[in-house]
Amino acid sequence: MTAEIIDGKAFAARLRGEVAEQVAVLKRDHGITPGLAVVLVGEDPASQVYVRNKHKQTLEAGMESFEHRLPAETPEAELLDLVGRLNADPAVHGILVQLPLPDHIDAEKVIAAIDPDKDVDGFHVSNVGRLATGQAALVPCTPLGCLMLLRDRLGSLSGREAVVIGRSNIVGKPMAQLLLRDSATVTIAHSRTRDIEAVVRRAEIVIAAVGRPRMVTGDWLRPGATVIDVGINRIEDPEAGKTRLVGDCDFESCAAVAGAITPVPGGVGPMTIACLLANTLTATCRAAGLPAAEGLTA
Ligand SMILES: NC(=O)C1=CN([C@@H]2O[C@H](COP(=O)(O)OP(=O)(O)OC[C@H]3O[C@@H](n4cnc5c(N)ncnc54)[C@H](OP(=O)(O)O)[C@@H]3O)[C@@H](O)[C@H]2O)C=CC1
Ligand SMILES: Nc1nc(=O)c2c([nH]1)NC[C@@H]1CN(c3ccc(C(=O)N[C@@H](CCC(=O)O)C(=O)O)cc3)C=[N+]21
Repeated sequence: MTAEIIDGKAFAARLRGEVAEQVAVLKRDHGITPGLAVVLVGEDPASQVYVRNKHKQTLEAGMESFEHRLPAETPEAELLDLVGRLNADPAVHGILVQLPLPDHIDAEKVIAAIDPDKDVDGFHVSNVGRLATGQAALVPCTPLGCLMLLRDRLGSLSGREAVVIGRSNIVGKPMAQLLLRDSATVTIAHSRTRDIEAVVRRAEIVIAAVGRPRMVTGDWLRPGATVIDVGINRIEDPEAGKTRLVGDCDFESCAAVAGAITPVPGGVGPMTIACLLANTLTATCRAAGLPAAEGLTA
Protein backbone atom coordinates (compact mmCIF):
# COMPACT_ATOMS: atom_id res chain seq x y z
CA MET A 1 0.00 0.00 0.00
CA THR A 2 1.19 3.48 -0.71
CA ALA A 3 -0.28 6.21 1.43
CA GLU A 4 -2.08 9.24 0.10
CA ILE A 5 -0.05 12.32 0.95
CA ILE A 6 -2.13 14.87 2.81
CA ASP A 7 -1.30 18.27 1.33
CA GLY A 8 -1.36 20.55 4.37
CA LYS A 9 0.18 23.36 2.40
CA ALA A 10 -2.68 23.43 -0.13
CA PHE A 11 -5.32 22.98 2.59
CA ALA A 12 -3.78 25.86 4.56
CA ALA A 13 -3.80 28.10 1.48
CA ARG A 14 -7.53 27.44 1.00
CA LEU A 15 -8.20 28.11 4.67
CA ARG A 16 -6.31 31.41 4.51
CA GLY A 17 -8.42 32.29 1.46
CA GLU A 18 -11.62 31.70 3.45
CA VAL A 19 -10.27 33.79 6.32
CA ALA A 20 -9.43 36.60 3.89
CA GLU A 21 -12.99 36.54 2.49
CA GLN A 22 -14.47 36.81 5.98
CA VAL A 23 -12.07 39.60 6.88
CA ALA A 24 -13.25 41.51 3.81
CA VAL A 25 -16.88 41.06 4.91
CA LEU A 26 -16.09 42.27 8.45
CA LYS A 27 -14.42 45.37 7.05
CA ARG A 28 -17.20 46.10 4.55
CA ASP A 29 -20.22 45.44 6.78
CA HIS A 30 -18.90 46.39 10.20
CA GLY A 31 -15.84 48.57 9.63
CA ILE A 32 -13.70 46.22 11.73
CA THR A 33 -10.17 45.14 10.78
CA PRO A 34 -8.89 42.17 12.81
CA GLY A 35 -5.48 42.82 14.40
CA LEU A 36 -2.91 40.25 15.51
CA ALA A 37 0.00 41.13 17.81
CA VAL A 38 3.00 38.79 17.82
CA VAL A 39 5.66 39.17 20.50
CA LEU A 40 9.11 37.68 20.01
CA VAL A 41 11.68 37.84 22.81
CA GLY A 42 15.23 37.05 21.76
CA GLU A 43 16.71 35.92 18.47
CA ASP A 44 16.02 32.20 18.12
CA PRO A 45 16.53 31.67 14.34
CA ALA A 46 13.61 29.19 13.93
CA SER A 47 11.27 31.54 15.81
CA GLN A 48 12.32 34.40 13.56
CA VAL A 49 11.30 32.39 10.49
CA TYR A 50 7.87 31.60 11.98
CA VAL A 51 7.27 35.16 13.08
CA ARG A 52 8.17 36.48 9.62
CA ASN A 53 5.77 33.99 7.98
CA LYS A 54 3.00 34.89 10.41
CA HIS A 55 3.46 38.60 9.72
CA LYS A 56 3.35 38.12 5.95
CA GLN A 57 0.31 35.85 5.98
CA THR A 58 -1.55 38.10 8.44
CA LEU A 59 -1.20 41.02 6.04
CA GLU A 60 -2.16 38.84 3.05
CA ALA A 61 -5.41 37.94 4.83
CA GLY A 62 -6.22 41.65 5.11
CA MET A 63 -5.57 41.84 8.84
CA GLU A 64 -3.39 44.24 10.76
CA SER A 65 -0.14 42.81 12.09
CA PHE A 66 1.64 44.28 15.10
CA GLU A 67 5.12 42.88 15.62
CA HIS A 68 6.97 43.40 18.88
CA ARG A 69 10.59 42.24 18.90
CA LEU A 70 12.24 42.51 22.28
CA PRO A 71 15.86 41.78 23.21
CA ALA A 72 16.62 38.43 24.91
CA GLU A 73 17.46 40.19 28.17
CA THR A 74 14.09 41.97 28.46
CA PRO A 75 12.93 41.76 32.09
CA GLU A 76 9.81 39.72 32.77
CA ALA A 77 8.04 42.77 34.18
CA GLU A 78 8.54 44.63 30.90
CA LEU A 79 7.01 41.77 28.89
CA LEU A 80 4.05 41.61 31.30
CA ASP A 81 3.63 45.33 30.87
CA LEU A 82 3.53 44.98 27.08
CA VAL A 83 0.93 42.19 27.35
CA GLY A 84 -1.16 44.48 29.54
CA ARG A 85 -1.05 47.24 26.93
CA LEU A 86 -2.00 44.80 24.14
CA ASN A 87 -4.91 43.54 26.28
CA ALA A 88 -6.16 47.12 26.55
CA ASP A 89 -5.65 48.03 22.87
CA PRO A 90 -8.96 47.78 20.96
CA ALA A 91 -7.11 47.42 17.62
CA VAL A 92 -5.55 44.17 18.88
CA HIS A 93 -7.90 41.18 18.75
CA GLY A 94 -5.30 38.43 19.05
CA ILE A 95 -2.07 38.16 21.05
CA LEU A 96 0.64 35.53 20.53
CA VAL A 97 3.81 35.42 22.59
CA GLN A 98 6.25 33.19 20.76
CA LEU A 99 7.56 30.26 22.80
CA PRO A 100 10.04 29.25 24.08
CA LEU A 101 10.84 32.33 26.17
CA PRO A 102 14.29 33.00 27.68
CA ASP A 103 14.96 31.14 30.96
CA HIS A 104 14.58 34.19 33.22
CA ILE A 105 10.96 34.65 32.10
CA ASP A 106 8.18 32.50 33.55
CA ALA A 107 6.12 31.48 30.50
CA GLU A 108 3.17 30.41 32.67
CA LYS A 109 2.98 33.87 34.21
CA VAL A 110 3.07 35.51 30.78
CA ILE A 111 0.33 33.26 29.36
CA ALA A 112 -1.80 33.91 32.45
CA ALA A 113 -1.49 37.66 31.81
CA ILE A 114 -3.03 37.45 28.32
CA ASP A 115 -6.75 38.27 28.07
CA PRO A 116 -8.31 34.82 27.40
CA ASP A 117 -10.54 36.35 24.73
CA LYS A 118 -7.41 37.51 22.85
CA ASP A 119 -5.45 34.31 23.52
CA VAL A 120 -5.29 33.05 19.91
CA ASP A 121 -2.80 30.32 20.93
CA GLY A 122 -5.44 28.87 23.27
CA PHE A 123 -2.83 28.37 26.00
CA HIS A 124 -4.53 30.33 28.83
CA VAL A 125 -6.06 28.07 31.54
CA SER A 126 -9.46 29.61 30.81
CA ASN A 127 -9.32 28.35 27.23
CA VAL A 128 -7.88 24.99 28.33
CA GLY A 129 -10.81 24.64 30.75
CA ARG A 130 -13.38 25.81 28.21
CA LEU A 131 -12.14 23.25 25.68
CA ALA A 132 -12.18 20.49 28.29
CA THR A 133 -15.74 21.32 29.35
CA GLY A 134 -17.15 21.86 25.86
CA GLN A 135 -17.57 25.65 26.02
CA ALA A 136 -16.66 28.08 23.23
CA ALA A 137 -12.87 28.30 23.51
CA LEU A 138 -9.95 29.54 21.49
CA VAL A 139 -8.34 26.22 20.55
CA PRO A 140 -4.53 25.76 20.13
CA CYS A 141 -3.61 26.24 16.46
CA THR A 142 -1.58 23.09 15.79
CA PRO A 143 -4.16 20.60 17.14
CA LEU A 144 -6.94 22.57 15.43
CA GLY A 145 -5.09 22.24 12.12
CA CYS A 146 -4.63 18.50 12.68
CA LEU A 147 -8.35 18.12 13.44
CA MET A 148 -9.32 19.91 10.23
CA LEU A 149 -7.09 17.60 8.17
CA LEU A 150 -8.55 14.53 9.88
CA ARG A 151 -12.17 15.61 9.41
CA ASP A 152 -11.46 16.42 5.78
CA ARG A 153 -10.09 12.97 5.11
CA LEU A 154 -12.21 10.78 7.40
CA GLY A 155 -15.47 12.67 7.82
CA SER A 156 -16.83 11.67 11.21
CA LEU A 157 -14.23 10.66 13.81
CA SER A 158 -16.89 9.12 16.04
CA GLY A 159 -15.85 5.79 17.52
CA ARG A 160 -12.48 5.76 15.79
CA GLU A 161 -9.37 4.54 17.62
CA ALA A 162 -6.94 7.46 17.94
CA VAL A 163 -3.50 7.43 19.54
CA VAL A 164 -1.78 10.73 20.34
CA ILE A 165 1.94 10.36 21.00
CA GLY A 166 3.04 13.23 23.27
CA ARG A 167 1.27 14.97 26.16
CA SER A 168 2.49 18.55 26.00
CA ASN A 169 0.15 21.41 26.88
CA ILE A 170 0.57 22.92 23.42
CA VAL A 171 0.00 19.86 21.21
CA GLY A 172 -0.66 16.45 22.77
CA LYS A 173 -3.21 17.29 25.48
CA PRO A 174 -5.38 19.70 23.45
CA MET A 175 -5.22 17.29 20.49
CA ALA A 176 -6.59 14.53 22.70
CA GLN A 177 -9.37 16.86 23.94
CA LEU A 178 -10.42 17.73 20.39
CA LEU A 179 -10.49 14.08 19.32
CA LEU A 180 -12.52 13.22 22.41
CA ARG A 181 -14.97 16.00 21.64
CA ASP A 182 -15.43 14.41 18.20
CA SER A 183 -16.18 11.12 20.00
CA ALA A 184 -13.01 9.28 19.00
CA THR A 185 -11.66 6.67 21.42
CA VAL A 186 -8.48 8.39 22.55
CA THR A 187 -5.24 7.02 23.98
CA ILE A 188 -2.36 9.31 24.93
CA ALA A 189 1.10 7.72 24.75
CA HIS A 190 4.23 9.32 26.20
CA SER A 191 7.76 8.58 27.33
CA ARG A 192 6.58 6.22 30.10
CA THR A 193 4.20 4.23 27.92
CA ARG A 194 5.03 0.52 27.90
CA ASP A 195 5.17 -1.26 24.54
CA ILE A 196 4.33 1.91 22.65
CA GLU A 197 4.49 0.13 19.31
CA ALA A 198 1.62 -2.16 20.29
CA VAL A 199 -0.39 0.84 21.50
CA VAL A 200 0.18 2.73 18.25
CA ARG A 201 -0.65 -0.36 16.17
CA ARG A 202 -4.25 -0.26 17.46
CA ALA A 203 -4.83 3.17 16.00
CA GLU A 204 -6.79 4.17 12.91
CA ILE A 205 -5.56 7.70 13.64
CA VAL A 206 -1.98 8.40 14.79
CA ILE A 207 -0.86 11.87 15.84
CA ALA A 208 2.90 12.05 16.46
CA ALA A 209 3.95 15.08 18.56
CA VAL A 210 7.15 13.94 20.21
CA GLY A 211 10.12 15.94 18.96
CA ARG A 212 12.18 12.84 18.10
CA PRO A 213 13.25 12.64 14.47
CA ARG A 214 11.68 9.67 12.61
CA MET A 215 10.81 7.77 15.80
CA VAL A 216 7.62 6.19 14.43
CA THR A 217 8.40 3.60 11.77
CA GLY A 218 6.07 1.74 9.39
CA ASP A 219 6.11 -1.45 11.46
CA TRP A 220 4.37 0.47 14.31
CA LEU A 221 1.33 1.18 12.16
CA ARG A 222 -1.95 -0.56 11.52
CA PRO A 223 -2.28 -0.86 7.73
CA GLY A 224 -4.39 1.96 6.34
CA ALA A 225 -3.99 4.24 9.37
CA THR A 226 -4.17 8.01 8.94
CA VAL A 227 -0.91 9.50 10.23
CA ILE A 228 -0.54 13.15 11.22
CA ASP A 229 3.10 14.06 11.80
CA VAL A 230 3.42 17.19 13.96
CA GLY A 231 7.18 16.90 14.51
CA ILE A 232 9.49 19.60 13.19
CA ASN A 233 13.07 18.42 13.67
CA ARG A 234 16.08 19.98 12.01
CA ILE A 235 18.73 17.33 11.32
CA GLU A 236 22.12 17.23 9.61
CA ASP A 237 21.95 15.91 6.06
CA PRO A 238 25.47 14.77 5.22
CA GLU A 239 24.55 14.07 1.58
CA ALA A 240 23.34 17.61 0.96
CA GLY A 241 25.99 19.00 3.33
CA LYS A 242 23.42 21.07 5.24
CA THR A 243 20.43 20.69 7.56
CA ARG A 244 16.88 19.73 6.66
CA LEU A 245 13.51 19.24 8.37
CA VAL A 246 12.11 15.82 9.24
CA GLY A 247 9.06 14.81 11.24
CA ASP A 248 8.57 12.44 14.16
CA CYS A 249 7.61 9.73 11.65
CA ASP A 250 9.94 7.91 9.30
CA PHE A 251 8.15 9.05 6.17
CA GLU A 252 9.28 6.33 3.76
CA SER A 253 8.45 3.31 5.91
CA CYS A 254 5.24 4.88 7.28
CA ALA A 255 3.97 5.82 3.81
CA ALA A 256 4.33 2.16 2.78
CA VAL A 257 1.83 1.06 5.47
CA ALA A 258 -0.41 4.08 6.21
CA GLY A 259 -3.56 4.97 4.28
CA ALA A 260 -2.65 8.66 4.41
CA ILE A 261 0.16 10.71 5.92
CA THR A 262 1.17 14.34 6.27
CA PRO A 263 4.64 15.28 5.00
CA VAL A 264 7.20 17.46 6.81
CA PRO A 265 7.55 20.17 5.66
CA GLY A 266 4.24 20.95 3.94
CA GLY A 267 1.90 19.18 6.37
CA VAL A 268 0.88 20.42 9.80
CA GLY A 269 3.24 23.44 9.90
CA PRO A 270 1.38 25.59 7.35
CA MET A 271 -1.94 24.60 9.00
CA THR A 272 -0.71 26.02 12.31
CA ILE A 273 -0.29 29.50 10.85
CA ALA A 274 -3.58 29.32 8.90
CA CYS A 275 -5.38 28.36 12.13
CA LEU A 276 -3.73 31.26 13.93
CA LEU A 277 -5.36 33.58 11.40
CA ALA A 278 -8.67 31.70 11.77
CA ASN A 279 -8.47 32.10 15.55
CA THR A 280 -7.76 35.82 15.20
CA LEU A 281 -10.87 36.16 13.04
CA THR A 282 -12.90 34.15 15.58
CA ALA A 283 -11.65 36.34 18.45
CA THR A 284 -12.54 39.48 16.48
CA CYS A 285 -16.07 38.27 15.73
CA ARG A 286 -16.71 37.28 19.34
CA ALA A 287 -15.39 40.63 20.61
CA ALA A 288 -17.86 42.38 18.30
CA GLY A 289 -20.75 40.15 19.37
CA LEU A 290 -20.93 38.60 15.89
CA PRO A 291 -21.22 34.87 15.16
CA ALA A 292 -17.86 33.21 14.42
CA ALA A 293 -17.44 32.10 10.80
CA GLU A 294 -18.42 28.48 10.26
CA GLY A 295 -15.72 25.94 9.41
CA LEU A 296 -12.99 28.08 10.94
CA THR A 297 -13.51 26.94 14.53
CA ALA A 298 -13.38 23.46 16.03
N1 LIG B 1 3.97 21.81 13.18
C1 LIG B 1 3.79 22.70 14.13
O1 LIG B 1 3.14 23.69 13.91
C2 LIG B 1 4.35 22.47 15.47
C3 LIG B 1 5.27 21.49 15.64
N2 LIG B 1 5.77 21.19 16.87
C4 LIG B 1 6.71 20.07 16.94
O2 LIG B 1 6.03 18.96 17.53
C5 LIG B 1 6.94 18.19 18.32
C6 LIG B 1 6.39 18.09 19.73
O3 LIG B 1 6.30 19.37 20.30
P1 LIG B 1 5.88 19.62 21.83
O4 LIG B 1 4.61 18.93 22.11
O5 LIG B 1 5.99 21.06 22.06
O6 LIG B 1 7.09 18.85 22.56
P2 LIG B 1 7.38 18.55 24.09
O7 LIG B 1 8.83 18.29 24.18
O8 LIG B 1 6.75 19.57 24.96
O9 LIG B 1 6.60 17.17 24.35
C7 LIG B 1 7.04 15.98 23.78
C8 LIG B 1 6.20 14.83 24.27
O10 LIG B 1 6.70 13.64 23.68
C9 LIG B 1 6.88 12.66 24.68
N3 LIG B 1 8.04 11.82 24.38
C10 LIG B 1 9.35 12.16 24.38
N4 LIG B 1 10.11 11.10 24.06
C11 LIG B 1 9.28 10.07 23.86
C12 LIG B 1 9.46 8.70 23.52
N5 LIG B 1 10.68 8.20 23.31
N6 LIG B 1 8.38 7.92 23.41
C13 LIG B 1 7.14 8.42 23.62
N7 LIG B 1 6.90 9.70 23.92
C14 LIG B 1 7.95 10.52 24.06
C15 LIG B 1 7.11 13.40 25.97
O11 LIG B 1 6.69 12.56 27.01
P3 LIG B 1 6.82 12.97 28.59
O12 LIG B 1 5.71 13.93 28.82
O13 LIG B 1 6.63 11.67 29.27
O14 LIG B 1 8.17 13.57 28.74
C16 LIG B 1 6.23 14.63 25.78
O15 LIG B 1 4.92 14.41 26.26
C17 LIG B 1 8.28 18.90 18.18
O16 LIG B 1 8.99 18.29 17.12
C18 LIG B 1 7.90 20.32 17.82
O17 LIG B 1 8.92 20.97 17.09
C19 LIG B 1 5.32 21.86 17.98
C20 LIG B 1 4.41 22.86 17.87
C21 LIG B 1 3.88 23.28 16.60
N1 LIG C 1 3.23 30.84 21.10
C1 LIG C 1 3.58 29.98 20.16
N2 LIG C 1 2.64 29.50 19.31
C2 LIG C 1 2.99 28.62 18.33
O1 LIG C 1 2.12 28.15 17.55
C3 LIG C 1 4.36 28.21 18.23
C4 LIG C 1 5.28 28.74 19.14
N3 LIG C 1 4.87 29.61 20.09
N4 LIG C 1 6.58 28.36 19.09
C5 LIG C 1 7.07 27.46 18.07
C6 LIG C 1 6.00 26.52 17.57
C7 LIG C 1 6.31 25.90 16.22
N5 LIG C 1 5.35 26.45 15.30
C8 LIG C 1 5.37 26.27 13.92
C9 LIG C 1 4.65 27.06 13.05
C10 LIG C 1 4.74 26.91 11.68
C11 LIG C 1 5.58 25.97 11.13
C12 LIG C 1 5.71 25.88 9.65
O2 LIG C 1 5.15 26.67 8.91
N6 LIG C 1 6.50 24.91 9.13
C13 LIG C 1 6.76 24.73 7.72
C14 LIG C 1 8.27 24.78 7.44
C15 LIG C 1 8.95 26.02 7.91
C16 LIG C 1 10.47 25.95 7.74
O3 LIG C 1 10.90 25.69 6.60
O4 LIG C 1 11.19 26.12 8.74
C17 LIG C 1 6.28 23.36 7.28
O5 LIG C 1 6.18 22.47 8.13
O6 LIG C 1 6.02 23.19 6.09
C18 LIG C 1 6.28 25.15 11.98
C19 LIG C 1 6.18 25.29 13.36
C20 LIG C 1 4.51 27.28 15.97
N7 LIG C 1 4.80 27.32 17.27
